[in-house]
Amino acid sequence: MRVAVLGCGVVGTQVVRLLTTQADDLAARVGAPLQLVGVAVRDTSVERDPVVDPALLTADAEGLVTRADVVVEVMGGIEPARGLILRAIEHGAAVVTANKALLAQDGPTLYAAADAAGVDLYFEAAVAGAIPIVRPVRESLVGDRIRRVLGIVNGTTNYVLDKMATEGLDLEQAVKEAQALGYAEADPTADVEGYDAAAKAAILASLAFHTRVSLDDVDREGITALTADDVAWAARTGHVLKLLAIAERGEAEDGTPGVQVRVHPALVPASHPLAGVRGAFNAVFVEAEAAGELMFYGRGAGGAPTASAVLGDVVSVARHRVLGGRGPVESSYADLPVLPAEAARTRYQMRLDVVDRPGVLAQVAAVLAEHGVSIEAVRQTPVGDDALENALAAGEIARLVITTHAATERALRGTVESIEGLDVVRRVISVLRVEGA
Ligand SMILES: NC(=O)C1=CN([C@@H]2O[C@H](COP(=O)(O)OP(=O)(O)OC[C@H]3O[C@@H](n4cnc5c(N)ncnc54)[C@H](OP(=O)(O)O)[C@@H]3O)[C@@H](O)[C@H]2O)C=CC1
Ligand SMILES: N[C@@H](CC=O)C(=O)O
Repeated sequence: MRVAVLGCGVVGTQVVRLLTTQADDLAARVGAPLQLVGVAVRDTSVERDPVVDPALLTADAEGLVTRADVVVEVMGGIEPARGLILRAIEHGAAVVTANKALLAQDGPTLYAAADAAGVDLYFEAAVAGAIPIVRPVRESLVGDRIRRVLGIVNGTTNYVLDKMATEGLDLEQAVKEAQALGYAEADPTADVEGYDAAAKAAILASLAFHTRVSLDDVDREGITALTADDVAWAARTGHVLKLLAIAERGEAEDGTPGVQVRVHPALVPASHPLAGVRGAFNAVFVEAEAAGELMFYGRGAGGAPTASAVLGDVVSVARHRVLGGRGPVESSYADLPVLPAEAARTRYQMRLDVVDRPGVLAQVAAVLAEHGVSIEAVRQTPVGDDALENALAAGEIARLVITTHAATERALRGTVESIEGLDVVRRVISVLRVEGA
């Protein structure tokens, strides 16, 4: 069985390592030897890890994909990856890819091409690194009805938020560390602005709800607007800040069923299992009607963990070639509408400074009520350590922390706008969603 690897970076190098060092075991599991026939890179003159035989390196990826039975795409980006995958499929090769950006942008074209050619297209490594989550959603739970998928699916941002919370690092320092450890994308903006998590959310939502969800359908917010103060306040109120990806069934205003998919930072109660997901680890909760709640946890980024997921797929598709048969074919048969961001329902925590005098809280509460947002709890917090300390201490300003019951994003946005317009409100410091309570 001829295997070609496209890309020899963080992931590709580890794929080559496993193919080389585990060759005998892999042959036994597949029922045929896996022969690495080439490794495509941009620059063949760059010195590589010694595990990579220099004789296998080639800059001719187009030629390489026509000489393989299984093509592993770990180069990333949209083009030429997309063209190479389609070319490999045309030549009858099975494809394994870790490329979530491409799948979130143009997955259905690739699925359709693989289906038409009768070959496998597998992509376990595209979501949450080493964690088996694509296969469970695509195969194990396909007899059930998934209601919600919620998780931490970006290792870089989880690493960064963890370092900010526990070691007081600033965002930039923590991103540099994540890059050095091989977690970050080639352009870490994809991680910190939430594009990478949004791509993964789109893939999971498409599989879970049998509906076409692309990157543009995902309501996305990254972690760059979060401040050290937000991180510290999260801890003071018994929460941890996490970048979450959420895909769930919902309803439009007229009751039409649909799916809502979003990525944003959220406060997670410190007692919730997601709060304990540290460093570059990922965790995904799946709620299905019959199965109930399931949680998948593990290393979500890095060369070796991701290569493990890639090799799992390589063995699966290679076995199909040896024994006959094919893996699942993707279809968007349910074709549910993707609901706008405003339809999302969640709880919120709002921090604001108000003039400290009788009746102010009632005024703020009235605004929430006007917008149909119900208050779960209000706290007047102890004096903070910022520039307002004197005013707070002198009793001129009160800092309120308001937690709401679940409300729609639309209602919340309207509420915040109205609250900002009250003359007794000095400033709205932050509005954060609360999930997992
Ligand atoms: N890093 C991680 O933790 C994870 C990554 N992924 C995904 O895996 C894929 C690879 O990521 P990663 O290994 O980190 O990326 P890297 O940037 O480390 O490696 C990319 C590799 O692809 C090669 N390459 C890029 N463009 C071309 C091209 N046009 N022609 C030939 N070769 C090319 C590069 O060649 P050269 O070396 O010559 O520059 C390099 O070897 C991406 O899709 C990423 O999203 C998925 C899960 C986790
Ligand atoms: N950059 C990604 C890598 C894995 O998908 C991450 O940080 O999770």
